Amino acid sequence: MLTVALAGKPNAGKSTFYTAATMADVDVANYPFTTIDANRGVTHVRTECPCLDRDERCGNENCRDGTRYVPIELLDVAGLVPGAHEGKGLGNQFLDELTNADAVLNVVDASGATNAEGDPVEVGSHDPLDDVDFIEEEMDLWLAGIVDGNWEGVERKSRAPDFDLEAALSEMLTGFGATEGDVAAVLRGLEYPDDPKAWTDDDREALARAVRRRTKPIVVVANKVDAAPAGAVDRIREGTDKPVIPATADGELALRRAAEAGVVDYDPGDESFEIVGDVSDDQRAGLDALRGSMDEHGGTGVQTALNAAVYDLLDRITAYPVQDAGKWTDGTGNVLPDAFLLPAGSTPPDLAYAVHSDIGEGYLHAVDARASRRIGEDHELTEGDVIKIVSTAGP
Ligand SMILES: Nc1nc2c(ncn2[C@@H]2O[C@H](COP(=O)(O)OP(=O)(O)OP(=O)(O)O)[C@@H](O)[C@H]2O)c(=O)[nH]1
Repeated sequence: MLTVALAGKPNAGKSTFYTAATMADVDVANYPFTTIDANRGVTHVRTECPCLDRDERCGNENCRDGTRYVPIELLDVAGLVPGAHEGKGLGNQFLDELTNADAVLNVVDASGATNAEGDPVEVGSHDPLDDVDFIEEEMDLWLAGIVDGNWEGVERKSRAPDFDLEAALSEMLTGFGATEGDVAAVLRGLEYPDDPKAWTDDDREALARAVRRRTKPIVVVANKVDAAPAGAVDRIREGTDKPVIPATADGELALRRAAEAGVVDYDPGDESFEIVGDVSDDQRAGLDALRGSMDEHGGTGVQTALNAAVYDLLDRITAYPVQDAGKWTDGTGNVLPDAFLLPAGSTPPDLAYAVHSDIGEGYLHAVDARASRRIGEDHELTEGDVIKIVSTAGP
């Protein structure tokens, strides 16, 4: 499963975001909710379910009236402070948790009401742009430390006659989520000596920064937008080249709780909500204020941030394997039972391997269920494709 990690300084709102995003919505997620451990849970990206193109909605537990929620893993990394890569505030330990992340949501306090250590200060007195930069810097220097620590091993390998720098670096960085392709692409963009012994600290740092940028892309979540001074989000956008998503994690949590209690009609990622139950005057005032913020920013931003990480930064598409190309079902009649988030450009054999390595190895051909026609193994899948895979290993 894809893993997205929440990182940020203390008090930025990571735990609130995490709690909201991993909350099992009774309406949407009527299935066993998996908490992997205290800070690792399941959340979803939101997309259109292919069943919208059929007469009836599919009724899948992850489909809400044609809105499909596709599971991903969410990791809540405890607050990082400047100097974390040197171990400040247990930072090394926390940074190590990012090893498995495919993308990072850098949660910043857009209201500027907490300083670099996360202590409360007057609203607007801390520049959120500092927080955007420091998380990236800590991640880069953390990886640089790992590269430094492993360099002797690379030097040792370089004595072998068949030494291959690209292969040695790929081996070192594979645990960090870098493929050989990533390492090759990064090396193409760098200037460096052929002999690892001639590499300087700067060479290693440049490698670490480039690998980090490629393998842990960052979305900036401008949180607490409900309490932020006017123009705060624009200022953050002007100061960074990363996508910036205005958000109110608090607001999302309130809405999910209210939806669970049956007092509002809200699905994660909706741009607004409706009050459908009894609420006190105080609650109504709070919800009205939240509605104002959502109207301004197109929702609470929690779902938008998750979707931005997966569909924009990681460039994924959703593909739906089925066994019956006519009914779009699996062997037991479930309609559109599974959804896979594949890299854009994936082909039917890639989907087969994602389903199971045996299915991939026994791949024979595929059928585009929507068009009812066979597709070649080089055919590029697109968002929402429903595909029947025929495999010697298949049922
Ligand atoms: N106004 C406002 N406050 C928020 C929002 N999200 C979180 N907060 C508040 O910010 C404070 C810190 O939130 P947490 O979620 O505990 O922050 P954290 O980043 O997990 O902090 P650490 O666990 O210390 O790393 C809490 O009082 C939250 O209620 C928001 O969208 N708007």
